[in-house]
Amino acid sequence: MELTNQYIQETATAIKANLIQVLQENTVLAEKIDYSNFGELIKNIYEASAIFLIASGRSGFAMRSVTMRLMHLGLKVFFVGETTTPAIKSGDLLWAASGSGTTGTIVKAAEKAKQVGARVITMTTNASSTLAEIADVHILIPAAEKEDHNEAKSTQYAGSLFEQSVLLVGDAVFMELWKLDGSPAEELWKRHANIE
Ligand SMILES: O=P(O)(O)OC[C@H]1O[C@](O)(CO)[C@@H](O)[C@@H]1O
Repeated sequence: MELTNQYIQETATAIKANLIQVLQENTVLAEKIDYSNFGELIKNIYEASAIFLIASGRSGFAMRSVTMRLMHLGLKVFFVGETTTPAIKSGDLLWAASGSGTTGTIVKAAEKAKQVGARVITMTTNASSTLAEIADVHILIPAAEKEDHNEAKSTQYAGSLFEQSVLLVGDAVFMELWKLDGSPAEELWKRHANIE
């Protein structure tokens, strides 16, 4: 496709419209999420000896961001797959996100966590997926799964809406945990990496 001067001039409007579409899809999704199990998520985070987060691909980038925020709160937290992440054990929590709920590494991680007696909380788009069924607690995020091309759910490519929601839900959970913690932002910031 040739990029005409007219197209270049109209691009700003098009990108703005796309961004508004992305934000609207997230607003619609926010009304549809099953919030009933968030109390359990907070309780399990509070009670866990250590918290392990896992997700793959773009969902993984979002979960890494959530891991950082839990670190800012002073929690003992690890992202699964980093070379320094230790063994999960009884009394720990695995918090897993997978749009499809079938990604092999995440299902295996959840099985391992259950096997050692850790708690498992999952976020998926499908309550009957393998991952949702392994979970002690499942949070349904009814976004489009990456191979679901139903435009009524999302006009964005693949699992983008789910991947965005992982970050947004994670930030919403962090805000609640921070409120409970009560420390000022300056205190949390002292924990932020001073070599980066
Ligand atoms: O969220 P799922 O279904 O576990 O998929 C994991 C990831 O796989 C990808 O399709 C490719 O990395 C990402 O878009 C997605 O976040």
